[in-house]
Formats: sequence, structure tokens, C-alpha cells
Amino acid sequence: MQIALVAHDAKKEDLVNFSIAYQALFASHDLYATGTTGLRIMEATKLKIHRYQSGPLGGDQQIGALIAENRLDLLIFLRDPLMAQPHEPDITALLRLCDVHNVPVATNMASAELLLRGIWRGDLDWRHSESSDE
Ligand SMILES: O=C(CO)COP(=O)(O)O
Repeated sequence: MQIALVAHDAKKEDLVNFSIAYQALFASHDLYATGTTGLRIMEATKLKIHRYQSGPLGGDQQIGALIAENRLDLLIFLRDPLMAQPHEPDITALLRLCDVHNVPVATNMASAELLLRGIWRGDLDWRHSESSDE
């Protein structure tokens, strides 16, 4: 599976801890992240992550491009629900693309955990059977 990890500053520690907890599972998938999120996770784990630009510099749009090209199976995007972001339009666009292309997306830890358990159980294998004809 191709999995993208993104977190706003207030949620980065949560995502780092989450990545530590699920490192064994993440290790068998292809990981992508926005710049600072990816750096923080790589510093705290042994995971290899393809890092894009930082979110405010276009990273959300780069992850969105993966979705538009059917190259992403899951997005974990821990947003800060209490702080406005300068690149809010990019964030909205990224989440919109998940809906356009039916890509599972988690915006909080509880749903991220459910989706990851789903991957572990094979619940998201349907994505691979669908991806071949796009
Ligand atoms: O801003 C972000 C997502 O909207 C995340 O970007 P960074 O991972 O570079 O902090």
C-alpha cells in the first residue's frame, strides 16, 4: 500500500508516537509525507519516507497529485482543528481529492488506528484490484 502521513504542528507529536507504535506495520508499505512531518517521523523511527515539500510550501498539493494519479491508497492527515492555517485552500483541496478518488482518509488518531487495523486485516485490498483499470 502507498500511505501518506501528514500532521499539523500541534499534532506532530501524536503522529510521531503513532508511527512508533505502528512502525512494524508501516515498514512493509511505501510511505510519503509532507516535509516536516516526514522528517520528524524518520528521526524517531527507522522508517523510510519519501518526503515532499512542507505543507505551506506546496506539500499538500504534491500529496494531492499522488491521489489524482491513483498512486495513494491511504492518507493519515492529523489536522489542527483549533488553528487556522495559511494554506487552508490546499488542505481543503487535498481532502476533496480523497473524496473524488475514494481514498480512505483519517483526520484523527481514532480513525487512523481503525484504518491501519483494516490494512493489517486486508480490508483495503479492494483498492489494489480497482487501481489497475485507472
Ligand atoms: O502543513 C502541513 C499540512 O497541511 C504539514 O506540513 P509539514 O509536514 O511540512 O509541517
